Amino acid sequence: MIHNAVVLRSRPGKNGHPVPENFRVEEIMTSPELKEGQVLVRTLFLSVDPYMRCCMNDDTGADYLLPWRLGECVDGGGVGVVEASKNQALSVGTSVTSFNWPWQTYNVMDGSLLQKVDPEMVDGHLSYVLGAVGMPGLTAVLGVREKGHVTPGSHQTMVISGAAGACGSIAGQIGRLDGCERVVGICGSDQKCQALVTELGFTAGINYKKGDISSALREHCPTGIDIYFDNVGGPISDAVISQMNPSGHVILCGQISQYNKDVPYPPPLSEDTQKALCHKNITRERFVVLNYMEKHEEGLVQLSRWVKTGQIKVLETVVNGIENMGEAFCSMMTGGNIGKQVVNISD
Ligand SMILES: NC(=O)C1=CN([C@@H]2O[C@H](COP(=O)(O)OP(=O)(O)OC[C@H]3O[C@@H](n4cnc5c(N)ncnc54)[C@H](OP(=O)(O)O)[C@@H]3O)[C@@H](O)[C@H]2O)C=CC1
Ligand SMILES: CCCCCC(=O)/C=C/[C@H]1[C@H](O)CC(=O)[C@@H]1CCCCCCC(=O)O
Repeated sequence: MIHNAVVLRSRPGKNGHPVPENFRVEEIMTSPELKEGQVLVRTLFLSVDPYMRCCMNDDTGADYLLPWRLGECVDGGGVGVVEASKNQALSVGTSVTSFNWPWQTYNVMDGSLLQKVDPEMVDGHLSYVLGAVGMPGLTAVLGVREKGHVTPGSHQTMVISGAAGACGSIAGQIGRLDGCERVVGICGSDQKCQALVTELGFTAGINYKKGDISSALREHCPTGIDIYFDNVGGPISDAVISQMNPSGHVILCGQISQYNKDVPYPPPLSEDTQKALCHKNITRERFVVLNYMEKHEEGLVQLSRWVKTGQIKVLETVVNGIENMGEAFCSMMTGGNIGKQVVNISD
């Protein structure tokens, strides 16, 4: 059968910004003949995520990430449905997911590399498997709970950068559910700030592209900052850390503002920020969701419950068509998304 695949055409280059032209869609031919254990899956949704920027480099800068190879089909989080099966555990019609889903409209895959999805868990929204009830949701809940030290009743203020994105939008809601008194999000537009407050229940939103972040933080965090869920790094994080209270906690989740720079992960901190962390005895521990595999199942059950009961609201930005994967990825890297960015490949 003939179907479509997205391959990496070129790398952004040293300190380069990704462009949709770094990707190319090709027609490929796959034999519909399945070997024992294999399944034919039709792709429903594909995920675009910030770590993929690192996979576009020759050297990803992180030991757990392999570089994508030029001219080859790229992969990431995906969800789809089994259309033909020679695997006893996966019957036709089963919904399945994987972290390593090739960017193709159809895939012949070894069934043992796929995880079954219960559509009930995601209230029928299979795209949530890539977002709120998937890796980004787990990053939020485990990041907050493993590294945040939220103590109900102690009047804590949590700040989240990248707050309107996949991880940030969920992390802020969990901060509120777990008992923070104030939850303040930093993001890149007034529309996003408004969504944080009116739809997601944040205390306030700060648009870092407008005005002075430091004075906005002073206004919205009058008792200082106790917990910082850091998705972006760079000058935004310098400004937040400078207003943190002694013995506070930085959850080092990601540093997207530095991903187009040729530096290892995590990127180096400014001298002032290093001093602030040290003098105020602030912890800043690296958090990687893949290091907590044993807590994923329980985390997904919790996220599913929150989503189904409406305690957590899910925001998504959906683009249609495999030919728009590169566009969707570049848009997400420059703030075009609100909530999780996914691409709908087929219905
Ligand atoms: N540690 C872990 O295990 C994991 C870490 N992560 C990390 O979490 C972070 C968020 O990921 P995810 O939720 O998937 O992505 P998002 O949905 O948040 O999308 C990325 C967002 O980053 C913001 N952004 C882009 N460039 C900049 C910049 N220069 N300065 C400030 N903000 C910027 C944009 O929003 P805006 O409009 O606000 O600029 C954009 O929407 C990333 O750093 C990612 O690497 C993700 C998953 C797992
Ligand atoms: C190098 C910068 C990475 C910054 C942090 C980040 O975004 C991490 C994301 C990973 C998260 O821990 C869970 C994931 O799914 C993300 C990457 C997973 C990649 C697995 C790919 C394994 C492989 O190399 O085949």
